[in-house]
Amino acid sequence: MASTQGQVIVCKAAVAWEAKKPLTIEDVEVAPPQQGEVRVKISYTALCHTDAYTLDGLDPEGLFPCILGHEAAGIVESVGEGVTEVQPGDHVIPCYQAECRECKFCKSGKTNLCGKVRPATGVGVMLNDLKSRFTVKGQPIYHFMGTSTFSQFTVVHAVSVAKVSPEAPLEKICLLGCGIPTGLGAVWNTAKVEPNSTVAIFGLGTVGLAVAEGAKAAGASRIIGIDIDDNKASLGEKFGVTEFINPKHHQKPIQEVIVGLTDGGVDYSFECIGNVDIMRSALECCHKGWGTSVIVGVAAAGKEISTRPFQLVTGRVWKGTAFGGFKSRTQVPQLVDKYLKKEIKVDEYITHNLPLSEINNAFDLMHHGRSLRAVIHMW
Ligand SMILES: NC(=O)C1=CN([C@@H]2O[C@H](COP(=O)(O)OP(=O)(O)OC[C@H]3O[C@@H](n4cnc5c(N)ncnc54)[C@H](OP(=O)(O)O)[C@@H]3O)[C@@H](O)[C@H]2O)C=CC1
Ligand SMILES: N[C@@H](CCC(=O)N[C@@H](CSC=O)C(=O)NCC(=O)O)C(=O)O
Ligand SMILES: [Zn+2]
Ligand SMILES: [Zn+2]
Repeated sequence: MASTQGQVIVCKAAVAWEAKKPLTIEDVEVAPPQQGEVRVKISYTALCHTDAYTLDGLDPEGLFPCILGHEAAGIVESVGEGVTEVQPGDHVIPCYQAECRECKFCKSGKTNLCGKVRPATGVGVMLNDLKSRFTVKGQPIYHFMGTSTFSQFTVVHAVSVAKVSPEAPLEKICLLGCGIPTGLGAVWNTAKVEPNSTVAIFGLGTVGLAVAEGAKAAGASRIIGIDIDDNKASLGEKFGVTEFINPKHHQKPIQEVIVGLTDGGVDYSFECIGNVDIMRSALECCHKGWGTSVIVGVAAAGKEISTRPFQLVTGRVWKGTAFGGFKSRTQVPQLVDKYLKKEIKVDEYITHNLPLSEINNAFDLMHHGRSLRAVIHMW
């Protein structure tokens, strides 16, 4: 096939022109990668709740028109000047959480957050010239989360791309771009759940189920899943949930129910919904003296959390996690290898496979609670 290196590529992408409106499939011009950038042919992308949250106009950083998508896998088409980390033909997973290994954050040893490209990705552009690489009929279209994987080709920063084993099926490992690592890492890296701990998980979507999987692997003795959909009871069991509670079937606040069932509260809780009232419940269902609650869900613009400070004075700990605390470029390839060795689930989270032309149906499935992950086949 003729090389496209250095040329503008015209391809199909799902464009979000404005909040709360369906995406439309457009012919998008994708400029060549500049210094420190990589152009990736996206093979498969999944939808994460965060894409829906931004499309619904709930993200304070949301900019329109944009190309959403951040949970994907593909193959490097070309690289810009100075890029040595990857080369054309490499199999990669774009990583919305970068890892430059040079900035204050990367060198701190205390966080997986990276400061290198975040100021640019937060405003929908590339760091090199603070411009977008996408246009539709000459009109610039914003990037999203530094990934924009709802396009057949995308341009990402080299620090935001993980090279992975070519043995791994791209249509499965696209899920390792966000939801599964977030849940596993929330348990293993952020909370550091110990064997025999008790765990409560609020929201049994992909992220919550991955928390259950991680908690089971960590040796938790009780894993309580809480969801408003009774169908999540049997589904949760497959991922490690040992007890299921539907708050709709209880009169008392859910934290009181959990405290009553666990001799004073759980050792660890995880909020995997993005609802600030549930974040409070998740904190308050933790055991006095040591219980730790991890906020995973992303709350809408303007929302704030609250509790009585006494909850913290008496030893409960409130934390949050981004991408499960995983260092993306270093650890995503390790997660892919774990999948290949059957040490973590991935296939089990895929409930739907759809062509790009049906991407709006994938959003509908998510909104109606009928899917875990829908994988979009880009070609
Ligand atoms: N911090 C991070 O790095 C990341 C955060 N996220 C965030 O994590 C959250 C979960 O993502 P994802 O798993 O993709 O989302 P899903 O929508 O698949 O899962 C959320 C689950 O919570 C359930 N739910 C909704 N309201 C309640 C409630 N009041 N009580 C109990 N359960 C409830 C939903 O049920 P139903 O479907 O019936 O509504 C659904 O099963 C989102 O906020 C997402 O933005 C995602 C990835 C990374
Ligand atoms: N843009 C929002 C916050 C969105 C957010 O919290 N994103 C998560 C990842 S969600 C993935 O599906 C995250 O890791 N944030 C850290 C980051 O550096 O973006 C807002 O402004 O509130
Ligand atoms: Zn996500
Ligand atoms: Zn960095």
